[in-house]
Amino acid sequence: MTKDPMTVAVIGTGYVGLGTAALLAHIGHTVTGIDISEEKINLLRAGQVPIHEPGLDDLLASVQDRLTWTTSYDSVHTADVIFICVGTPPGPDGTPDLQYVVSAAARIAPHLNGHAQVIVNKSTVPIGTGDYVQRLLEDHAPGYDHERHRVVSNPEFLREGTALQDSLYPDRIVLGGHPDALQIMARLYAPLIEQTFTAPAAAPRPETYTRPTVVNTTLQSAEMIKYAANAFLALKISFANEIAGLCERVGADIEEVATGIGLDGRIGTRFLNAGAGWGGSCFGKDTAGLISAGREHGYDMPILQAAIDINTRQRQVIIDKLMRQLRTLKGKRVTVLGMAFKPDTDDLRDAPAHDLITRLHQLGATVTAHDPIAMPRAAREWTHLTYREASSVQDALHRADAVIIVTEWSDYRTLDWNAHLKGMRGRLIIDARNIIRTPIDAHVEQIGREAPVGERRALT
Ligand SMILES: NC(=O)c1ccc[n+]([C@@H]2O[C@H](COP(=O)([O-])OP(=O)(O)OC[C@H]3O[C@@H](n4cnc5c(N)ncnc54)[C@H](O)[C@@H]3O)[C@@H](O)[C@H]2O)c1
Ligand SMILES: O=c1ccn([C@@H]2O[C@H](COP(=O)(O)OP(=O)(O)O[C@H]3O[C@H](CO)[C@@H](O)[C@H](O)[C@H]3O)[C@@H](O)[C@H]2O)c(=O)[nH]1
Repeated sequence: MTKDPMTVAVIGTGYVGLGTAALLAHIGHTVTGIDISEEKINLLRAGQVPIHEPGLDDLLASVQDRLTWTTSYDSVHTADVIFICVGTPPGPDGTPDLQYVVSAAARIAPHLNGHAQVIVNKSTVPIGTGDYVQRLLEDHAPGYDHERHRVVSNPEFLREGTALQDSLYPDRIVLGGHPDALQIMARLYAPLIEQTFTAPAAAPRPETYTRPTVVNTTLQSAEMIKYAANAFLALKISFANEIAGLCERVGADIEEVATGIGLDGRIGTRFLNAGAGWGGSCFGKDTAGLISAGREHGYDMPILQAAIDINTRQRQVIIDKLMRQLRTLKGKRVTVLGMAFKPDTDDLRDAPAHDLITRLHQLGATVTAHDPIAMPRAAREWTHLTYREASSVQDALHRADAVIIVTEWSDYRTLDWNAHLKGMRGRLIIDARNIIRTPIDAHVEQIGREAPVGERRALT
């Protein structure tokens, strides 16, 4: 718990804003969460969390005395620190759309007053946006004083599905801006930096964890660190997928190869899982954002473009495997297991399943899909797709000719395949996340490796 409680406003209550509000309230600050969506604010006021993020509901409930939810910006007036956590979706050419950041800045401006207030950009924004927000505040705030109202970049590195662990026990905290403002941020984050808070039941402190490294830098470098980190991670996955394709052709196993290279400390074993390719709201958006920033400066970024191209091809790799076995998809019943872009989230943004359902339908297949959590959301957001939502895994597999495992939910890892296979019409499984570990009575195709086989069975 902090010895120096501050008043904080968090603007935007999506994945990042909610995580930030929960973290700051947990370490002892008083937080107001602000959103333009009345629906979200009403849910939060009623004690409900609008997104699926493991442990977040418990953490928010445990700090409700220090949390207020509102659609009004009035509380910005008394806030010491104001976090901007609004969306920055990609425009048609990949350039991030800053309209939500601009409107948040315009609405913050009238509430700035004589006391020192730090405005923190936590949204992922193009390099130079911190300066832009500073200028917007300067132009729109009657009470603006450049000595007292400083913009800081504090990029967020949480992953959906493990947001609490990532926020409470980060590898690093990146802070860019004027040294005076960074001092205020150091006070705000003191319990996090020193790890003096009590670990919540929803997110225990990992045994080996000590404390984060604080990186104090300029606005521009902090903004660039966020993009470069995501681009590098996306690149790492695309690299694994590219090597996986060659593994299949030469008889090597991508998992053994990934372990073998990753044990070199310079490479690291994490984020080398070959599969259906990356999705989600960040990697596609941020690689495209970086390329568009390069374009603005007449600077090509061929490695990043290749990472995107490999990721696009990876979706087709799955379709190709299916086509090789079934020859045609016309009239075939294909089941997609997993719709969220990764397990433990309901987020459907840029989900591989979206592209696969689209393509399967185009090729004439009748598509059934299942997801343990994301189906209700898909029913609202994927109305442009043609597929049937299954009521259970059993229902999803019933009379299917083939199954594609797209998201590695634990429900699918622990599935009793031999029991479920009985209801299928065919016996083809494209395990695009390499989760099947024991031989089953079906023809299984994995990515970059031979699937475990018992007795080979002819496809019917
Ligand atoms: N989702 C992630 O895992 C993640 C991780 C790191 C960084 N980021 C970055 O953080 C930012 C937010 O991402 P997200 O996934 O939380 O977005 P989100 O779409 O889940 O949430 C954004 C919220 O901002 C609200 N909003 C928009 N304009 C507003 C305004 N003027 N005032 C108040 N509220 C407003 C929206 O209603 C929405 O609730 C993006 O820049 C993203 O790239 C996301
Ligand atoms: O070895 C791997 C690891 C991940 N993925 C895929 O990559 C995507 C992204 O996964 P992950 O990075 O775990 O989730 P995100 O919530 O998108 O988090 C990324 O994007 C966030 C938003 O910027 C950052 O904050 C995080 O640090 C960064 O990991 C998902 O489709 C995964 O299935 C793989 O295919 N192979």
